[in-house]
Amino acid sequence: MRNRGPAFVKGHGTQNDFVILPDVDGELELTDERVRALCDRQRGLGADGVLRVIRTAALPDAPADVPAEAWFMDYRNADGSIAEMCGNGVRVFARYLVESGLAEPGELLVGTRAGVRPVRTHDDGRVTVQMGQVKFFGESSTTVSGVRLAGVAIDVGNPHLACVSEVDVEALDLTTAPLHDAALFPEGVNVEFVRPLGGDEVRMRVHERGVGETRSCGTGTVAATAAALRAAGQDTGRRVVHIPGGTVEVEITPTGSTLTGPAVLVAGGELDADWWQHP
Ligand SMILES: N[C@@H](CCC[C@H](N)C(=O)O)C(=O)O
Repeated sequence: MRNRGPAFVKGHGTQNDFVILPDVDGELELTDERVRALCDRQRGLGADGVLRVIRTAALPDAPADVPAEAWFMDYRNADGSIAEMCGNGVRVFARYLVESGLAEPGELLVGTRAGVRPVRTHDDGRVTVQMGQVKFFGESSTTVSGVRLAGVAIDVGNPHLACVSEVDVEALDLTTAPLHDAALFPEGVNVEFVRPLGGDEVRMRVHERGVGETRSCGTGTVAATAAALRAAGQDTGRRVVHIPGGTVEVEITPTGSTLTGPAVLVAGGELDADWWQHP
C-alpha cells in the first residue's frame, strides 16, 4: 500500500455485510461514488452497505430527537442512497463500538435517521435491538417470477412490503426488483417473501431497496414477523426467521419490537489514500 487512507472494518449480521467507516468527528467526505466503490465486490471491498460511525453532534442533518452525545449510524445502501434504518447494521455497529472501546458492553443507544435504537450486546456475540413500533399503512401486491403476491405495507423506520404466502420462496427469481406500487411507496420499498413453516418459524427472502437481493435484512425480518402474525390473526408474538444468511429472533409487543441475532466483525485495515481520492 502506497499511502494510508481512512481506516475500515468489515462485518456482517447474518451475512448482510457492511463496511464500517470510523469517522468520529465527521471529517470524511462520504460521497455516493465512494459508497458505491466501497460496496462493489469487484473494484472495492464489497458490501451491502456502509456504516459510518460518527458522533451525532458532528452530523449536520442528524434528527433532533437523537441526543448529541450518542453514536450515530450513518447508513448508506450499496447504490449510495441513504436509508433511515438498518436492523442488521445496528447490531454490527454496536459490536464495533464495544470491540473498539467506544462503548461499554451491555446497554447502549444508537442514533439512526429513524430515531434512537436502544441496544443490548450479549456475551455470546448476539445483539438485541429495540426496533420500535411497527406501523401498518396499507395493502398492496408485487409480481415476481410471473406470480402476483399480496402483501402488507409496513413501516419499521423504513418502508417494507411483506408478502406472506405458501409459495416456495427458494424458487423465486430476485435478480431483478419485484414490481411495487410507486404511489404507496414513493421512496421505493424493501420487499419480503415470507413462508410460514409451522409453529413460530418462518422462512424469508428479501429484495432490498438500493441493494438487490441480500442474505438478510433486519428491518425486513421485523416486517415479516408482523405480517406473519397478522396472517395468523395475532397482533403480538414471536417468530424465528430463517433467512439465507442465518437465523434471527423477532418479538412484537403492544408497544414495540425487538430483533436478536449475531453480529460479526471479520477484518480491519486501511484504504489506500489514492484509491479513496479516485475510487
Ligand atoms: N439491510 C437493512 C436494511 C437497509 C436499508 C434498506 N435497504 C432500505 O433502503 O430501506 C436491515 O438489516 O434492516
